[in-house]
Amino acid sequence: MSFAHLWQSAIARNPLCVGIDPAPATLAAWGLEDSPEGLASFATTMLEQCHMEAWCVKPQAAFFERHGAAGIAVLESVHRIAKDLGMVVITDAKRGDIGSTMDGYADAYLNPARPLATDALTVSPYLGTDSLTSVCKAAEKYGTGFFALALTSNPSGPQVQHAQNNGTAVAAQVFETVHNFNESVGAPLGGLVVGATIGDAARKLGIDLGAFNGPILSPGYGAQGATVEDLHTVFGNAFDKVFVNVSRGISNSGPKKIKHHIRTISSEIRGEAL
Ligand SMILES: O=C(O)c1cc(=O)[nH]c(=O)n1[C@@H]1O[C@H](COP(=O)(O)O)[C@@H](O)[C@H]1O
Repeated sequence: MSFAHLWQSAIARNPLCVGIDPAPATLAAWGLEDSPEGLASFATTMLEQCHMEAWCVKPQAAFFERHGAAGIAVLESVHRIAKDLGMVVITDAKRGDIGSTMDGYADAYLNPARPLATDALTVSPYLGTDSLTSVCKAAEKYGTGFFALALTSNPSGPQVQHAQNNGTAVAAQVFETVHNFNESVGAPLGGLVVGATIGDAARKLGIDLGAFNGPILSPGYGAQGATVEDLHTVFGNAFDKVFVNVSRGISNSGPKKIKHHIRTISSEIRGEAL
C-alpha cells in the first residue's frame, strides 16, 4: 500500500506520531542497560503500548546506530514489528548527500526489498535541493515517502533556513521542491518537517503551509517546550495534515506511563477533554 494512503488513514485515526528514541538517559530511567538488548526491550514495549492507540511511530536511527550492527538489527526488527502491528513507520535518519550517495540511502530505506525498508525517511535538503532527487525517484518508483527538513525545531535552524536566495527563503525553496514533486506524481508522498517551536516563521517567510499538498511532521512538543497553542500558531488551517511527534514526553517517565501519556497528549492535540 502506498505511503500516501498509509499516512492519510493513520492521521485520521490519531495525529500523534510516537517517537522511539532509546537515548541512554531514557534507557536508564527504564532500568534498562545501554545495550542492544536494552534497545530491543525499550522498543518492543513502546510498540506494544502504542498498539491501537497511535498509528504512526518514528524510530530515531542515531540511538540504534550507537550500537553498530547489533543496534541496526534492532532497528530492522522495529520496522518489522511496527508493520506487523499495522503502524506507519517514519525512520528518522536525516540523510542528505550528493546524488550518487543519496541513491544508496534512498535504496537502503525506500526500496521495500531492502532489510532496512521503511514507509518514509527523514532527509536533509541542506546540501541543496538536488539532494532530494534520489528520494523523489525512489518514492515515485516504490510508493514510499520522505520528509524533508524545512523549518526545524532547533534554535539555530534559521541561520540556514531563513536565508534568502534571490529573494526567496531557502525553506520556501524546500517547500516548493516537495510540493512540485507531489504534484508531478499526483500523490502526497513527500512531506515536510516543520517544528512546533517556530512561531509564525513560516508566514513571515511567505510559506503557506495550508496550501501544502503532503504530510507535515512536527517535532518540538513537550520536551522542547512547544504546546498545543504553539501548534495552532504554527499550523493554523494546515493542522489536519500534521503528525505531532513526541518522543521524550512519552517515554521519559518509564514503561508504565506510556499509554497514559499517549492518551493524554492525543486528546490535547485533538482538543478533546479526556
Ligand atoms: O526530523 C525530526 O524528527 C526532527 C526535526 C527537528 O526539527 N527537530 C527534532 O527534534 N526532530 C527529531 O524529533 C525528535 C524530538 O524528540 P523529543 O524532543 O524528545 O520529543 C528527535 O528524534 C529529533 O531528532
